[in-house]
Amino acid sequence: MRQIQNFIGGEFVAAASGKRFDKRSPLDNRVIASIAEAGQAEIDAAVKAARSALHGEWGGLTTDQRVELLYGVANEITRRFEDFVEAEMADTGQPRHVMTNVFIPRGAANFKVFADVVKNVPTEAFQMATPDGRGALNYGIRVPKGVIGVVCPWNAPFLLMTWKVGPALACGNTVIVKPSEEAANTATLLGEVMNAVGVPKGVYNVVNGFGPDSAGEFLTRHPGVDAITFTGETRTGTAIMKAASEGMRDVSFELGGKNAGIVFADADFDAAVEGIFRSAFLNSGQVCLGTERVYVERPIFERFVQALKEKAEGVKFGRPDDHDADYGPLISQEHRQKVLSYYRKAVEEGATVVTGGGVPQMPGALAEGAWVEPTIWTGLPETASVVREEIFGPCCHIRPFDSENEVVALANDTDYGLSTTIWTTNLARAHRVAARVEVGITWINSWFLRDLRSAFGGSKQSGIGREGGVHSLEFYTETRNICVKL
Ligand SMILES: NC(=O)c1ccc[n+]([C@@H]2O[C@H](COP(=O)([O-])OP(=O)(O)OC[C@H]3O[C@@H](n4cnc5c(N)ncnc54)[C@H](O)[C@@H]3O)[C@@H](O)[C@H]2O)c1
Ligand SMILES: O=C/C=C/C=C(\O)C(=O)O
Repeated sequence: MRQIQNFIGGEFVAAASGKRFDKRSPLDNRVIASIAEAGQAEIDAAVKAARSALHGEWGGLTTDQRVELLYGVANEITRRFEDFVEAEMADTGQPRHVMTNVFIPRGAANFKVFADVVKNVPTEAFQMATPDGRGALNYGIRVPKGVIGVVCPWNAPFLLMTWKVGPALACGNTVIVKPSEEAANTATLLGEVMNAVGVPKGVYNVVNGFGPDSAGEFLTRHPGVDAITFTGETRTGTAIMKAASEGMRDVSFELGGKNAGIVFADADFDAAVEGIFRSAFLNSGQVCLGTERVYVERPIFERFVQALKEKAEGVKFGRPDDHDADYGPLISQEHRQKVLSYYRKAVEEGATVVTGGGVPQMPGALAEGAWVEPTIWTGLPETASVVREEIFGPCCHIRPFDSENEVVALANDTDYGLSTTIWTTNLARAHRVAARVEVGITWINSWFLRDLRSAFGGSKQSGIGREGGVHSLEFYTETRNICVKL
């Protein structure tokens, strides 16, 4: 069984308290790792190591030297690609192709894109007139914000953690990462990579544990943490924002969603079915950008529901390495209970269950895993729980619409505002509708295509701030203005 430690000041360490907790496999609920639970003492040590690195070798590096190290990290991740794939599959139970094609390649990319940004982004300068006619020059310099607390979720652990660590380090900060209690593997591996590449000790730290009254809360409440970046549920964001307010720390939040998929009758039908299928069921529906509400223009509604049903019923459940498996379990028994509670609630509220709604029969030890069927509902009002609340599982509700204005109103009728996917061959209408849907990111005739230079983040209850390309600089640096009298 894997023993996972904390990573502080370049060393793998247990918790002074001796506390540890188990990680169970999503596939069969077996205990697969024992993880050291960081306490206040470990958080204090991590903050001390991170602060020391800021004022030590790391803080003295030039941008070019930092960039070179980050490219080294990206190259070492690529060299150890299989190790990261295996580690993430162990934590999540997701098929190998999801890891190799979607999630793990983003690890190296998330370091490279921000190394390039900080190497090339200019800062501002203004020439101003003065009464004596000699003028003055104002110029800005960017400085790192300091020690950044990074709190991560379990659904795309490595992608989402490096999406924060990449820009944080590129901007000269140091980080203390608190991975999800369900997915500590790849954050630990990254510690090995940091040491192998020669990133100074204390730049990258990992403290494992839970949220309330554990490492997550100790980290976000620590006065030595200068800013907090978090990805997770909206209600957790509320708790972290309260913690951050003590000491007035800045926050960057990527939160929950209840995303709409919109399919017009003139869409490329097969492409729309494939796109909505991927957006609803990839990673067993555990993708924040995924679709849980589908709106289909009435002329193709019945045909679309039938086509999506057939694809959902065609998935092959299995272990990550089963060659014909393309579909994994949910992350844990606890999360499975949450998703199954919504499956029950949908029926109680009068849904038509087009397909799924239960638990697949799995052979042998897999019968103990966190498996649920991909599920499609129709016939519910917009007030139904499964239409309003984030489920974060392989399920979606489909309803017909009759006009552009109606579907825009339906898509916007939610407290969330993360993403939307729109399918139509009328591109004037696509751009018109995309501009009206109140979300941070909209895909047209596509889904989950990511240009890492673009602004990424949620509106309303889906987040605070934007990350990606130069947008990340606003959170991970502070700009100082210097005025020179000429
Ligand atoms: N917007 C995005 O880009 C994005 C991306 C991925 C996931 N998500 C969201 O994340 C959620 C699923 O992930 P999850 O279940 O791990 O989320 P979660 O909020 O339950 O946990 C996320 C992290 O926060 C920690 N945590 C929990 N309570 C805390 C507290 N009081 N103080 C400090 N830390 C605390 C957890 O230990 C974990 O590491 C979904 O809502 C999904 O929509 C959003
Ligand atoms: O489950 C959510 C996935 C989020 C993806 C990103 O944050 C990204 O692509 O940068």
